[in-house]
Amino acid sequence: MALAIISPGRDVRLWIENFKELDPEIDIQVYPEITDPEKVEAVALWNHPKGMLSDFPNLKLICSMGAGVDHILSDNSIQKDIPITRIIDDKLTTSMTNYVVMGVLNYHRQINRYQEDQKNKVWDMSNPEIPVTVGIMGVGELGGDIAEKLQQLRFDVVGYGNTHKENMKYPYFFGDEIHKFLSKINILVCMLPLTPKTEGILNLNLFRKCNKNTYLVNVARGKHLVEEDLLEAIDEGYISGALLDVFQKEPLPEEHPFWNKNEITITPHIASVTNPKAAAPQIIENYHRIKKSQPFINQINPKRGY
Ligand SMILES: NC(=O)c1ccc[n+]([C@@H]2O[C@H](COP(=O)([O-])OP(=O)(O)OC[C@H]3O[C@@H](n4cnc5c(N)ncnc54)[C@H](O)[C@@H]3O)[C@@H](O)[C@H]2O)c1
Ligand SMILES: O=C(O)[C@H](O)COP(=O)(O)O
Repeated sequence: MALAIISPGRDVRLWIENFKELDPEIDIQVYPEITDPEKVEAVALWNHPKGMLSDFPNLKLICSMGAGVDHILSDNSIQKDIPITRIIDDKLTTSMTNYVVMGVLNYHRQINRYQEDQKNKVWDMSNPEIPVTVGIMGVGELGGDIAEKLQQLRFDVVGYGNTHKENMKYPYFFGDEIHKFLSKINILVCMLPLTPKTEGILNLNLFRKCNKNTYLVNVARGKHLVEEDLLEAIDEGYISGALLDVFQKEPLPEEHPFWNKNEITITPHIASVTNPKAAAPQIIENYHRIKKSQPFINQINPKRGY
């Protein structure tokens, strides 16, 4: 029995170290040096080469090394009955919440304006705060925590999801109520999983339903955003600017218009990077559950796509 790590281009030494600390006997095989594919019963994946899982005839478990599973489900060759798990972890959640809170505070307290003023030695005390109501699309593990922490900071929060939810601590809309949701907010945070239903959801049609000057924070996936539509929505005044951590193509190509757009702030997919020490125990626990035939933790529903 072996666990294969397939995460091309990333340094996986910390993952190996933590897996071995938790299970000193474990047989770990690391792509591309996988010597015994028939021994592999579980794989830990981050952006694996599509189609390669058919190399493992005894595969029983697929583990995402991050929160998202879109990188796995987009591989049409995977066997539909093999369980897929993902990472749910406090460190990942806190890191994401801190990033979004930073984006909201920077916008609310206009840090860009004061940086510009400082360059020009301008002392302007007028209108020091932009009033904000933050709308969060996708109030799951990450979006739910962002909402809670923003409320603790006394921000008004509105949630949007795809199912009815009871006892929400903030106004919540779902499904075709998107128009109502957008009408209440002036910061839009996308925290959705990437699925066939959410791909391209941040498009001109949606932006034109927003209040004028809505600020966008996209920390979910690049494919949620139709990038040319964002530029158009900024020109039309529906979107005042954006904080973007994820892009259609990563790394963002040098010639991309976002780099030189003053209204857009770019970070290189670092909003919340999985911490191997924090995430390894749940992968090892699931690996051991194969032998014990126990239900896996943090298993996703491939039909839903998250
Ligand atoms: N930028 C980063 O560094 C980074 C880090 C971690 C996660 N992510 C992204 O964040 C995503 C969300 O993570 P999570 O752990 O909160 O996921 P989650 O599954 O816990 O929550 C997703 C929420 O979105 C809702 N949802 C799904 N489809 C919807 C739809 N069509 N319309 C409205 N709501 C819908 C679900 O009901 C759920 O509440 C991940 O899938 C990943 O893509 C990005
Ligand atoms: O870099 C990572 O590990 C990821 O960004 C973490 O979460 P994700 O898998 O959902 O993006």
